[in-house]
Amino acid sequence: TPGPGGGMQNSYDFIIVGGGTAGLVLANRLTEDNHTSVLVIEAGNTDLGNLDIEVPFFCAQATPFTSVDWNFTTVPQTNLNGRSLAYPRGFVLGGSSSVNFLAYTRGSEDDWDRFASVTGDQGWSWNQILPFFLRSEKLTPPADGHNTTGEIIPSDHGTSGLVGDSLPGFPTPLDPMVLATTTEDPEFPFNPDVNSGSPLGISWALSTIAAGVRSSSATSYFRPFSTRPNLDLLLNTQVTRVLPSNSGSSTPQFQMVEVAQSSNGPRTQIQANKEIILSAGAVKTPQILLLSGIGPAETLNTMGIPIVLDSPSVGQNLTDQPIVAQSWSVTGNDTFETVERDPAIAAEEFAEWNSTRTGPLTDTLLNQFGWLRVENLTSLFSDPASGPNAPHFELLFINGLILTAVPPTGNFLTISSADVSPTSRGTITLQSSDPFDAPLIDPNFLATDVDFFVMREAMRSAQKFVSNAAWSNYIIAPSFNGTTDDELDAFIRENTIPIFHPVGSAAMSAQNADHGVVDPDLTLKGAKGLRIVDASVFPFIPAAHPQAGVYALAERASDLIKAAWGLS
Ligand SMILES: Cc1cc2nc3c(=O)[nH]c(=O)nc-3n(C[C@H](O)[C@H](O)[C@H](O)COP(=O)(O)OP(=O)(O)OC[C@H]3O[C@@H](n4cnc5c(N)ncnc54)[C@H](O)[C@@H]3O)c2cc1C
Repeated sequence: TPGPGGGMQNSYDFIIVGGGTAGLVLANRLTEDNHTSVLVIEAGNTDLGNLDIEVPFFCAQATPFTSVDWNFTTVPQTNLNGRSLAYPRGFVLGGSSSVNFLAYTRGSEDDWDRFASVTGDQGWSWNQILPFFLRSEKLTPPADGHNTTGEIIPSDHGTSGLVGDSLPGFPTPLDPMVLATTTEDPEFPFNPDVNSGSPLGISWALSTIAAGVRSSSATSYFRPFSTRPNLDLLLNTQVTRVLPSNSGSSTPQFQMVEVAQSSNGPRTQIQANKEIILSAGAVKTPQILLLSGIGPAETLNTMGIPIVLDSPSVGQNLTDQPIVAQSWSVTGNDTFETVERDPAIAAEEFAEWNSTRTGPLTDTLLNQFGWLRVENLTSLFSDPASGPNAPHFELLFINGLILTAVPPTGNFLTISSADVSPTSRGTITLQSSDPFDAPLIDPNFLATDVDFFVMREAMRSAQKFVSNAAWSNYIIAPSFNGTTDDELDAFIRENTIPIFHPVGSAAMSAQNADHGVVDPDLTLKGAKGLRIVDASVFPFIPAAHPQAGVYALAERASDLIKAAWGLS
């Protein structure tokens, strides 16, 4: 689908591989300079006309195993009873921002200051990245227009950026109980805004929703600007590898991308006159690098892929957050189950969303969450978090059962517990040299004692949360009542799943570091002409849901690229 500028060109100034979260930020910013031509190549189809993408409450239906999912699964997880887990990634314009659960969190100032210290680039520090968060964000009123005083600190937010976000736009019965707990129990203090750089505490959840509809990189950064004559988009097309123009040279200069639409289909090459930018995400970016001969020599040799650049860190350092849900039966009947059992109520809710963009479907699955530290952890382990202002775990308060079949009777509360500063590291490797085969994805969850310790304590924290007086008339019984280490460990091994936040598989490091894939300016180490801009470059996982950080990363990257090429 070439833009109005005419047919596809044979060459562009910049070729962006992946029209996802980061890719479409770059597409927008680089084409602000009308002398610069950009091609975005996206493997998936358009995001238009898909209600599971548009309607915030339907987010859990968009994936896994749908037409807008890459439909990956992990390798069997050694520490989770050998289970293989669904590992959704957006296969659609907007990438994972089109299919994620919409939570907007920036992480702790300590996360970003750690990025700065490990890369030696103060540009990644909290103080210097904050303007990029603000530049990408447009804080909007919630769908019901309620007064949000006390639920957020508006001055901590951007109001003239592109990605819309808002506080919940429909109340749930949990709201007063969650808030009452913050006044009853000092372990769970209220935090007026988790996006201030200091996320610890319980707070209202901000989501990438504007006027009751999902705001993604496709709806915000791309669609309103898609008629720019210097921006072309190629959908339903995969980049199979990138190629240097000077093969055999010790410093490869990448200039060509090879594309195809099927494993046996014809290969076509398109030239980038200035840069190729990989924005294919933390799973596919390392796969493309490996297929291009950029990676650990040993892996490439095994696969029979000629080595273009020996880069041992490619596909290493994969980091994701494990999450486990506990549920309780409750006295109230205003929970997800009631709607799921009654198609008439579901139809009414949809009609309301469809006509006025109001009602329960304008929200995601949670109105509040908590970001907490395990008090005695540092007496037993060195701190896995980035600093004292960063959480070890997250609690998510959900008004019903999720990701599980609804039983015929009963109403439920779910509290999910996630280890948000994990120390386990996994890998992305190849299972074959066919770009249309999935890579081997091994998040290697819960491979360290401290990660198990945090998960156990995070489950205990959820149990403690609902033991407060605020819940005494609401909770009937827990679905799981284990409390000992052994009982909790068994439950964790059997029930933990990914939160779908992979990062780090093509990490940035300091300019002269002996590890890492890209320099702090996101250019590929040891090469020319190739930059990586997506979640794979984060050296550590922010103790957060990462999309806000990916938007900020891509905003800063666009400034770095514009400066490098003198663009306006
Ligand atoms: C189910 C789910 C729920 C999540 N919930 C949240 C949440 O609530 N809050 C939050 O902050 N984060 C959440 N995340 C994570 C967040 O969405 C991602 O971290 C972020 O969007 C990643 O951005 P990215 O640019 O790195 O990759 P992506 O947005 O995934 O973009 C990569 C793009 O590249 C394309 N691509 C890949 N390979 C090729 C190829 N070879 N050729 C052409 N195109 C290619 C893909 O199709 C995709 O469009 C969730 C993710 C998922 C999957």
